[in-house]
Amino acid sequence: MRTSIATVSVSGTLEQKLTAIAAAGYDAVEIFETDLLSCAASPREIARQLDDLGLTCALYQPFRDFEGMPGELRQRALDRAERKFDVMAELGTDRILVCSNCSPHSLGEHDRIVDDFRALGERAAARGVLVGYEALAWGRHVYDHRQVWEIVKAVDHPSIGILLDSFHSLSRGIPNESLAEIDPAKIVFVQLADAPLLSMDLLFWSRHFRCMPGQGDLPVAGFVAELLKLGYDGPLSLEIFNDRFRAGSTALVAQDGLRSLVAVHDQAERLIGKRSPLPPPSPIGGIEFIEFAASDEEATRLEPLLAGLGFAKVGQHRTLQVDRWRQGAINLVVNREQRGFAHSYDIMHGASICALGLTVPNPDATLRRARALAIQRYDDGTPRESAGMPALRGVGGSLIYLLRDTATDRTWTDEFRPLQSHAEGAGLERVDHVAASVDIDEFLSWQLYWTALFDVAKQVELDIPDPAGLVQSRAIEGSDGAFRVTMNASGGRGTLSSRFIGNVFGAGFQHIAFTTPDIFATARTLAANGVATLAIPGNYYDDLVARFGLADDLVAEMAALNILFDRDEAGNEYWQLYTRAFEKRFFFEVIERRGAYTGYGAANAPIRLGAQSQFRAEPVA
Ligand SMILES: O=C(O)c1ccc(O)c(O)c1
Ligand SMILES: [Mg+2]
Repeated sequence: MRTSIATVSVSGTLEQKLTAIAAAGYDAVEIFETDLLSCAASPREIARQLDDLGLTCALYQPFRDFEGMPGELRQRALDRAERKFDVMAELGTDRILVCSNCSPHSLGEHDRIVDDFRALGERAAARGVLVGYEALAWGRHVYDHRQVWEIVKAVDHPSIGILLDSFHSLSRGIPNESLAEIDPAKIVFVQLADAPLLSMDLLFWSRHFRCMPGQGDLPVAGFVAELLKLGYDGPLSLEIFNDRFRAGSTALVAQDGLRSLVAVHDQAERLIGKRSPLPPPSPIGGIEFIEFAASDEEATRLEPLLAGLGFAKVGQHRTLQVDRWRQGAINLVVNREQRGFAHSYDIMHGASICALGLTVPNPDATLRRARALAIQRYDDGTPRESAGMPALRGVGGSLIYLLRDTATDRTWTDEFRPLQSHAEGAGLERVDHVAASVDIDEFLSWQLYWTALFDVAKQVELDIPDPAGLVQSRAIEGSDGAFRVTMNASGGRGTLSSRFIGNVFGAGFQHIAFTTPDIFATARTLAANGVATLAIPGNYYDDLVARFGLADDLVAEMAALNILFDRDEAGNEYWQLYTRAFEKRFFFEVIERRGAYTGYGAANAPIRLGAQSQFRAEPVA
């Protein structure tokens, strides 16, 4: 696959854009006209820069309002094209994008449009230029790639072909199968963009909400699959108009773009049954352990909380200052080493969740996929690596250890000396999910990280009101529910998720939810152990009675134990409670799912955020 990206997709000056695009590893760029016009360098100088960076210019774009112009506007459009061809010669590209006309002056008559393109084709041929005609979804007369294909066939000129852009086709719901009609030799260029499903004017949707393939809801992989089936082997180029990308980190967006291209191409190959050189997205068997970085003093304060939650210290690492706490199938690892990764993490962030241990069928294959996606491996030569537990960089610089799903028992016994310890337990059985808070500018980036590397799917995005602003929340889940993570981000500076990022100097995992088969028994044990739970207002319980018709005495007990409740349409139930946060950092949730409840109690999230905001250092501004 040849990879390309339009300069409009990333932030910065043209020079900064090109540098970041080259560093990310693309083969080519589309030079977007505004970037050229607003740049002090001449087209020749830009061509030299591209050459120095090892990039080619695959396309110059856009050329607007060309076809179907009446009267002398027609001649003027053809003359304008000549000027663009001059620029292209200096830039060193032979391809130009002509997007369908949006001018109210334009005529929609088929024969006129065909004539115009024949005239343009003659001029293009004389200059060695290939013209790609693109249907803008909001074009005045031409707005569908099927119309463009009919026109291109009728024009029948070697210099005039079709340019496909997944956004324009998919935003209008045009079936991917329609691409099968197109002669691949006539495809001048292919642009890819995804977008979240939103109901709005097509132009506004396109100019502000496009995102990388896989970050939105459109069937971009199916689009690419049809093109591969046709035998298209030209570049795949990202053309992403996105407000956040325009303001975000040039390097991050460029890297994400390449990751999305690798992932969508791989997905498309799988869709058509082609052998992909990449290992498939790795299923996650589960969260085998969650690791905390802590200093000795922090660990001294954290341990009573873990014990209060019913965990027992069952193992001590044979060579490191690392303890294993266990309850049910849950393993918590407390790392007090004075060197190495966890220690650095603790210095930077304070006591935190610094790593997850995930079980996968084949860690080596997962590593190979990660490498292809430019997901960084972490290797500091500690015994963990040598114990066959490779690590990848994850959210906020934390680590993901990869464990072979059949070898977890041996890993524990090999690495940890068992401790005689007894704890009654609080009935906690497994990790239900972990929740991360990330910067709003990296919200899409982390979603792509999970979905590109692992066999997991995004759930619908939710807006959750915090007293200090809306929080966007998206769950990412394996198909069997064995792995669930939620990503949370907020533009409001005072929301819980933003405060977390400020308090701990960066994104990270903010809470862990455990399951119990009996939340009342667990809640009573926690209370007896002196674990402080998050107090829920009485108004909430009055409303519960009204909403769900729960019995008064049941609700009274729930109120005494700070238990929250939700029930879905099918009658499945979700019972939950929260601990107070450990030193304003992370907190724990206890969940009982009854029946096939698949959500996370979204209706209760604002209640929880409201309750937690009482403990903020400063009032809501
Ligand atoms: O929004 C636009 O005007 C625009 C311009 C060029 C493109 O290739 C495109 O897809 C959209
Ligand atoms: Mg386009």
